[in-house]
Amino acid sequence: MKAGIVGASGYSGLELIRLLLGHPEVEIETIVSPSNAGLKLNEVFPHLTNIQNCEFDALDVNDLASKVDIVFFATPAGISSQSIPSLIERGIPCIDLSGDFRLKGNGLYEEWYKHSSPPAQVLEQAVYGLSEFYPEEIANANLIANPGCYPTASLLGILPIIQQDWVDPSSLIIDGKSGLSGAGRKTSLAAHFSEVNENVSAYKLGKHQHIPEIEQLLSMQIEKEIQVTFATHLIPLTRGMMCSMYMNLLTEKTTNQVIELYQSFYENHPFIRIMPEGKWPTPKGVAGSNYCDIGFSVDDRTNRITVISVIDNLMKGAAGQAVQNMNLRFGFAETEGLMLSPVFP
Ligand SMILES: NC(=O)C1=CN([C@@H]2O[C@H](COP(=O)(O)OP(=O)(O)OC[C@H]3O[C@@H](n4cnc5c(N)ncnc54)[C@H](OP(=O)(O)O)[C@@H]3O)[C@@H](O)[C@H]2O)C=CC1
Ligand SMILES: CC(=O)N[C@@H](CCC(=O)OP(=O)(O)O)C(=O)O
Repeated sequence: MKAGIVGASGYSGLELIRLLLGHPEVEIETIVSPSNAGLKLNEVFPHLTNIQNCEFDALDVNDLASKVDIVFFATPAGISSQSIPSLIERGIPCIDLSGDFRLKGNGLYEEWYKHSSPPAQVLEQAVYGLSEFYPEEIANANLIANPGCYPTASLLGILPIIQQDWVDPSSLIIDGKSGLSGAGRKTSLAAHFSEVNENVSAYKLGKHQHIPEIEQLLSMQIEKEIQVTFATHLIPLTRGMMCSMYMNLLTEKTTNQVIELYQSFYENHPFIRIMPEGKWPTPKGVAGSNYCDIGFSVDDRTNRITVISVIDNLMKGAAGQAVQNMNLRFGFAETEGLMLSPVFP
C-alpha cells in the first residue's frame, strides 16, 4: 500500500515516517512539506541518512490522489480541511492528525480553533479515531479524525469508570502536563529552552481547544451534557504527557476493584496497560511506544478517585494512534508496525 504524508517535516509527520518505515504493508510514496519542497529528506533531517532517500514535495492534491492509497495529514489547524474534501471525493482515505474534523456542532471551530468549520457534508463523514472505542466505525471510514493528545490520554483513563456509573462525571477535573514536542517544531518564546527548562507553566486555561473535544466525547458516551475543568501545563520533557484526573465516587470502591474493572475492560486492547495497586505510570515508561499506561488511587477518606494516564504525545497521542487506525481501516493486525518497546531510560 502506498502512503502520503502531508506535514512530513513536523514532529508528528517525522514520527509517521519512522513508523511507516517499519510497517510491512506500507511504502512511503510521497512526503509533503511546502517549505522544504525539492530538498532531500536527509538534507533536512540528517538522522534519516541511509534510511530513507526521497525528496520533499509541494502540496498538490491531484498529484497525491494519483499516486497514493492513503494520506496522513500532520498539518497545523485549518490546513487539512482545505484538501481532504477533494481527496475523499476521489475515494482516497485520509487520516487527519489535526483537529479539523474532530468537533461536531455549530460554532465550535470558530470559538475554539479560530477558523471556520469544514464543509458540513464532509464533517459528517468523519469518524473519531479513538482506536479502542470506535474500531468498527474506523474500519468503515474514509475520513478518520485522529484524537488530540490530551483527549486520548484523558478519555482512555476515564471512560471505563464513567461508563460504569461509579463516578460523578460532573466532578471531573483533568490536570494535564505535556512535553514540548506537543507544541510542534516551530520555534517560539514559550518554547525557549532557558524558560522551559527547570520550570512548569500553565497555559490556555479555560481556552484549550481540547476542552470541547473531551466534553463532546464524554457527553456522547453517557448521553448527558458534561463540562469539565481542564488545566494544561508545559513541562521540560521532549516527549510524553500525563493526565492526572480526579472524580467523586458514587459508590464505595477500593483501588483493587477499580483495577479489576479496567483490566477486564481493556483485556483485548494490547496498547493499554493497567498498573498494579501502589504503582503509577510515568511518561518515561511509554516514551517512543504506542502504550497508554493507567494507574489509580481511591481515597476512602474523601471518596474520591485519582486516575493517572500517560502516553507519548507523538505516538499514542498522534502518529502511533494514526497508524493503529490505518491498521484497523485496512484490516491489518491492529499492532502491525507498532510493537515498539518504550525507550528507557
Ligand atoms: N505534536 C503533537 O504531540 C501532536 C500534534 N497534533 C496535531 O498534529 C498536527 C501536526 O502537529 P506537529 O507535528 O506538532 O506540527 P509541526 O509544527 O511540527 O509540523 C507542521 C507540519 O505541517 C506543515 N505545514 C504547515 N503549513 C502547511 C500548509 N499550508 N500546507 C501543507 N503543509 C503545511 C509543515 O511543513 P513546513 O515545515 O514546510 O512548513 C510541517 O511539516 C497539528 O494539527 C497538531 O495540533 C496532534 C496530537 C499531538
Ligand atoms: C504542549 C502543547 O502546546 N501542546 C499542544 C497540543 C496540540 C494538539 O494536539 O492540538 P490539536 O488539537 O490542534 O491537534 C496544545 O496544548 O495546544
